[in-house]
Amino acid sequence: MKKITIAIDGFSSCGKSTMAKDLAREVGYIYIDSGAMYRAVTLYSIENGIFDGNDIDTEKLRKEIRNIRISFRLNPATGRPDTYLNDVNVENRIRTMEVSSKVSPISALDFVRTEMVAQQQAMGKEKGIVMDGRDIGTTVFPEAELKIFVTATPEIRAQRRYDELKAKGQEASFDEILENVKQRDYIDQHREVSPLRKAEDALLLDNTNLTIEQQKEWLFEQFNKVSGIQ
Ligand SMILES: Nc1ncnc2c1ncn2[C@@H]1O[C@H](COP(=O)(O)OP(=O)(O)OP(=O)(O)O)[C@@H](O)[C@H]1O
Ligand SMILES: Nc1ccn([C@@H]2O[C@H](COP(=O)(O)O)[C@@H](O)[C@H]2O)c(=O)n1
Repeated sequence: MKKITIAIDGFSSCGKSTMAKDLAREVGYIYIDSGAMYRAVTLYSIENGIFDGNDIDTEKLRKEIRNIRISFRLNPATGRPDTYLNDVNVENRIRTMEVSSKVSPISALDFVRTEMVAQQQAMGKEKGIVMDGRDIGTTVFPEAELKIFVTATPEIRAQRRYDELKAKGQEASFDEILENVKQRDYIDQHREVSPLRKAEDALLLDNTNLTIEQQKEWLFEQFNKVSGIQ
């Protein structure tokens, strides 16, 4: 069967990567978490004195962006890809609240997006890829055969993230997570370059009242419909 490109976009913490990873694994496609790439650039900016939370040294970041190499390597223990920044595994460090609270201003910079989009398009040039993010169906792969836009209420998304952090034994505040989710959604939707929005030809999935299993089943149905006619 001919391989296709699958774009899964939507709001923060709504389950995009959970769905995307499951589908990619079962159909033997590459999975790319594009948010991890923006998180890695943010971590680099924090650790290299480019972003202190208030001001971004855009000139320094502009000079260094071409030297920020992001890659993914399968972690045999989890069966999932880990994120590498200049060959160092940063998977855990990019998931902290510090990075979550600083990532949206970094990802709003036009030259950061130009570089990330170029890297993402190179990763998907052979098709057979599931990529999740905010602008995959609108900017990265506007020709994707299957586009999904996922949403859920901010409260349920914050609750899911809170439960996840608690299960990992990490300190978490529901209110802080809810605030972060809302703030990121706002910045992501209102930035000038590639704002978060549903592509006209994307299918809308509100998973507020769906279980992980139910949303997985729904996504598989959509995949089977589209890949069957390619
Ligand atoms: N339908 C669901 N019901 C309950 N929990 C869910 C559901 N879908 C995903 N989750 C859980 O919600 C949390 C967030 O999911 P996930 O990381 O897939 O979201 P995301 O949209 O990729 O987030 P981000 O925007 O931060 O990358 C995870 O703990 C995941 O297991
Ligand atoms: N295609 C994308 C993906 C992500 N972003 C920005 O990165 C942040 C973190 O993404 P997560 O998927 O890990 O939540 C997100 O809030 C966006 O600011 C993006 O701009 N484009």
